Amino acid sequence: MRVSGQQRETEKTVPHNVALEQQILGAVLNNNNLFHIHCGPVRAEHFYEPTHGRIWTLMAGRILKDHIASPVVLKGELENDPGLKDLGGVSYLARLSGAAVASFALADYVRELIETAERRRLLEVAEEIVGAINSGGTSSDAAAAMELAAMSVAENAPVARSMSLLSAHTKSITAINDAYQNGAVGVSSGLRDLDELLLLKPKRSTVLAGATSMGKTSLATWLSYHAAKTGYGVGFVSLEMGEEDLANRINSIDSRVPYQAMDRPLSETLFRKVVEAAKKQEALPIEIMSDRVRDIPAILSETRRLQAKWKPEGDFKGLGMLVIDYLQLVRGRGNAFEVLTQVSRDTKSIAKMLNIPVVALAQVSRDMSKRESKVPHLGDLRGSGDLENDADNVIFCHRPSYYLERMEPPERADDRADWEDSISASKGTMDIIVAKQRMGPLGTVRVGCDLATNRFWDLQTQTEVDF
Ligand SMILES: Nc1ncnc2c1ncn2[C@@H]1O[C@H](COP(=O)(O)OP(=O)(O)OP(=O)(O)O)[C@@H](O)[C@H]1O
Repeated sequence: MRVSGQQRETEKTVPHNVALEQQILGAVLNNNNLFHIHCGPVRAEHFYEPTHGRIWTLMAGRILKDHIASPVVLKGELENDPGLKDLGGVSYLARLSGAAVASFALADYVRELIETAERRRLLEVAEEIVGAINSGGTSSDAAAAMELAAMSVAENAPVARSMSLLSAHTKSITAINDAYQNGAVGVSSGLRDLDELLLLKPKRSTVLAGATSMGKTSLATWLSYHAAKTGYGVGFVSLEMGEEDLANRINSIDSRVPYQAMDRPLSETLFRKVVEAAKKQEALPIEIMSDRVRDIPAILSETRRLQAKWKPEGDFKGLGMLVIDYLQLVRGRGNAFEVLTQVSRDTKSIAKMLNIPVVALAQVSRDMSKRESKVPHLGDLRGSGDLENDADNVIFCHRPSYYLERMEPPERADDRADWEDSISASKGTMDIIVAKQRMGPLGTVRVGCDLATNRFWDLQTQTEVDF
């Protein structure tokens, strides 16, 4: 294969080590146990050669399911891989096996693989920043991009960063003492049962997921409103709706005028209610980020600006939450999967850097609507980057009544009566399913809701929060 001068130049400057990749792949192909012992932090994107990344994904997938991953087994699955054909076809797998590094050296090789990949990524970010600056990007967005890259390099560093047990205890006791002095540390949802299960805590990222029309934006609007009412500033990245639409949604919580009605001419009485609610909400500390804030560096720099602007004072606690509606609409580089992978990691970094909870909305796959049980679970996030792994918490919104109302009414009278009972029992309710919580229990809480006005309440007491 002929390589152009320019290509050779690029190959020289981009950090990579194909031979090292071959040796790692070969070692694991020969002894799958080495995967568990030394390769925990390795991901497909750490490989420079894309075919190596695909081989790794396939191998890791099989080993994690306790299946064998040998050249013979992988042969069938990779037969038609065009990249492998360029490398010489399936016999390349046997060559990898022959190139295996000795097992005692594998840990060092893995460290070098990740280090090289991180250097490559930093270089890409740096090039992007130069490009963005040259095409008129703001200096604060560029600085935010550099900061994010630096943070994620530190986090992914293959060298273990350790802390003595004494320091860890000191940190933890300070946090427990803070919670004792100032009440539970975290933003309340205003829903007692949900608060008992999960509080939105600083440094934690929460993915709020659900199928379309389940009420994700409604719940996020309610959480933002409640946080603002209880003394926290909220940054809201609204990538799906314009500022006015989101303002209408927030307005309807107080005015009780359905936000969808605000698109049409209102009666004088309703108009008055909307104006009164707008006045009442004038001082609510919620900032809706403009539609120029579409990528992670811009989100970080804008959120930083809010944190600097909102100084805690008296009952006001400063910036208390960032909401991103929704993750799949955040821009980034690469294909949709790569963008989401990076965005979910960066979302977690923002929560840690700014010491705030981040609530990020996410759509779950459409395939879910085809299966019989519509109750969402973590598996529904697969294929959405690494959302399931990166997020500290995953919450699903689910409304059984939505599906019951849309199904064919049963023919038998008994079944029909049961169906009608189920609809009336679940009407006006939402199940909030805590499917992952890094530091707490899992469970489902059923709450009352009026999606037309974005209001939520505890079903036990049937009372709405009174501010
Ligand atoms: N006036 C109303 N009466 C009844 N239901 C309403 C009313 N207004 C909105 N809804 C319902 O609220 C749901 C939409 O809520 P929301 O936009 O929060 O959902 P979502 O999960 O964010 O959806 P998407 O993924 O499509 O953005 C829809 O099912 C809609 O039918």
